Amino acid sequence: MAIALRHEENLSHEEKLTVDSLARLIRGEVELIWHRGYYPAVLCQQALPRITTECEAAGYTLTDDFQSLGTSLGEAAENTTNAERYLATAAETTALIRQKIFDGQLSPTDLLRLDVDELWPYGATVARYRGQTMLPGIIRRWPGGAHANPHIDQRDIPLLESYRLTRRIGVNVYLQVPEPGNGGEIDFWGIFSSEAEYVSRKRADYGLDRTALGDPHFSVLPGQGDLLMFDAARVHGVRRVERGARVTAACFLGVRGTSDPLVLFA
Ligand SMILES: O=C(O)CCC(=O)C(=O)O
Ligand SMILES: [Fe+2]
Repeated sequence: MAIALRHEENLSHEEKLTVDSLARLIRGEVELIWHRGYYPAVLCQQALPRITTECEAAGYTLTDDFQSLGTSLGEAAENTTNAERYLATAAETTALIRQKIFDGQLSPTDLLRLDVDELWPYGATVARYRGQTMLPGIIRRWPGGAHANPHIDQRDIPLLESYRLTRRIGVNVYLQVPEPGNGGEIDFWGIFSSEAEYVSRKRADYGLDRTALGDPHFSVLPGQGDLLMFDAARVHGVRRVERGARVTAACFLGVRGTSDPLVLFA
């Protein structure tokens, strides 16, 4: 069955992460922040071989569609075993990313966390669940042939319940992207105003059927080092990588009230 979501011709976007653009994204006044060259290309290049090695060794259980370094909150939301693994492995994933992958250089999600803590008037901190630190950042890799189904990232899940989030902002820093014309774009469709309706449309594995959504409303092929931030209630998916590979460092910003600290998690 076709899924009708309100179609906007162009998503409004800001080109730099600043006090103002962050506040506008948080308030829902702008759709995207697309900040080119946020993370230095030379640091992306240094990390890539180590990411490939670690991703090939890691087991990701939610899907074979792409690889992931660390158990994500999306995976944790599937069942209680995953949720326990998520909390139990967060610290070791962070140490792996910080020490082994970025080798003492500031990782993209650590840099982002410092920036948003300083830019948002009420600060930003890693999310906690019953006193346990959640994962502040994750690395994902799409080898040739990989994609991600269109989906939203839900706020209404047990691990986030105590925060009563009003918005969940997706954050990605692109460490590697395919050459133009070889896929790997992030495609956007409309916003789901009800998570319950989204859940009723979900596939058995994860996300939605691309064919039920029709053509994307908007699509972005980021460059190496680019930062992209968007409301994760907007349906988004990764177009199949035809050639080359795609690597991201990702996290989310959880928004509560307009004068509360942000929480970060992945
Ligand atoms: O890798 C991307 O471009 C988007 C990944 C994603 O689904 C997200 O950040 O929520
Ligand atoms: Fe997502």
